[in-house]
Amino acid sequence: MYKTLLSKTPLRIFAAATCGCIVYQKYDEIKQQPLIAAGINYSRRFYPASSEYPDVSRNRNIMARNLTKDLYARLRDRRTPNGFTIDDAIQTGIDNVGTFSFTGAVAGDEDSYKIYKELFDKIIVEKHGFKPDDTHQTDLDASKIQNGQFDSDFVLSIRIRTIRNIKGYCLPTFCTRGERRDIESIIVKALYGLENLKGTYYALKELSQDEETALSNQELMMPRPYHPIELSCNLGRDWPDSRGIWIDENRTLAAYLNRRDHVVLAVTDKSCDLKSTFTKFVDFVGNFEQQIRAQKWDVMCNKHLGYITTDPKDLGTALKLSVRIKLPKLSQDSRLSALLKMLNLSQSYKVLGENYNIEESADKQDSEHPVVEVSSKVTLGQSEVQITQAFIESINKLIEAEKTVSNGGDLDKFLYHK
Ligand SMILES: Nc1ncnc2c1ncn2[C@@H]1O[C@H](COP(=O)(O)OP(=O)(O)OP(=O)(O)O)[C@@H](O)[C@H]1O
Repeated sequence: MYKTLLSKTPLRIFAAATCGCIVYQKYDEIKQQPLIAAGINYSRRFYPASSEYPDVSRNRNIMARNLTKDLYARLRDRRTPNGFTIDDAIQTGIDNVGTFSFTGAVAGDEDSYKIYKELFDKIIVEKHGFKPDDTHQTDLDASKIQNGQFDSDFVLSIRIRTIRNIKGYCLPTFCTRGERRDIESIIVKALYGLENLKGTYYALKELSQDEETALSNQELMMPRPYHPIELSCNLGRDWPDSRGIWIDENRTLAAYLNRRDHVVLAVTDKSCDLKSTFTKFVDFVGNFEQQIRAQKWDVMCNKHLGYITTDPKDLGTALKLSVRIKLPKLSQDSRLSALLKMLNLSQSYKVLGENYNIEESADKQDSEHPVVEVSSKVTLGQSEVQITQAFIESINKLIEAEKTVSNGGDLDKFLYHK
């Protein structure tokens, strides 16, 4: 018996292994054709799209609500010229259930929005109400802004930020270390070349503990990505390599490098004059873009989607306006969220608490009156000027509502009769 076994087992094993290999090889050869044709030498087991379809049945985010097996199958074997896949794009929305308004997908490069248009268009329609054949307008003419002066009894400070990405490079979700270092040097050179503006660049990896504490105390520090939503799309890789903050000598203008996008440009002003803050913002952004073009680079932008950003939530203008505003009554009212929604403002407001204090504007403060940080919501389909003008009107209405409630008036009447 032993003799028989010894003589046959190796033969059987050999035969089974050979057949298995042939079967497996044939399966592989057939299934890998599209990849080989695309110049990708892929030696891993390759499964059909139906086997790789993610389980997003319990996820609430926009990507998850729009992804179907057929759509996934159509996009699964595509690659952008840089090699970014649909699986790379949607991983964050698979790993994170998210809220109803969380986009659940990111771009890895400018081409992502073209190659995976079928999915991104659905996300963009749901997030922005912006259709695939709509066009986006850019308008940064600050002279068009009207009535930008807020009531100084309420508004303590204004922040305006936008995003710019350098054309030809992958976005932070997908760039290599070398690309990220190149991007840093292009942007830092542009910032040091700004006309009539002087500032300092702080590379995060070179920051001392004291400098980090000082920047945090001045609310200028760039936090390390820590949220699972950020980590699932690779934003924490190599941190803090090539990350840094540029701040102008007046501590009003700042640029944040290589976090979610190549650069975030922000103006933070302890003022209640939005027109003047918007003017500073426009000058800063225009000056920056000029310096990028002077190096023969350009920013990612097109007629359909405006400025290209990693997260589709920021597309278009990538603009976010926010004010810190005293709302003693409304901040304690559960209807504030509904009011913000009605005013087309972001519902994720931040109550900074009764002891909130900004140096220099302490004279305007009343420690019994909590300060709320309220921001704009629209980025795409309206120009920067239109968004800013609408924001002014919304903040003025918010102030009016606060006054109404403080004087014993009814917020419901305000809410339901605009
Ligand atoms: N009006 C304001 N005055 C002073 N600081 C502000 C004001 N608005 C926002 N900030 C602060 O600026 C910082 C960045 O703001 P935020 O968290 O909104 O991030 P963002 O990068 O602009 O946007 P997001 O991460 O939501 O896409 C936060 O510390 C916030 O508290």
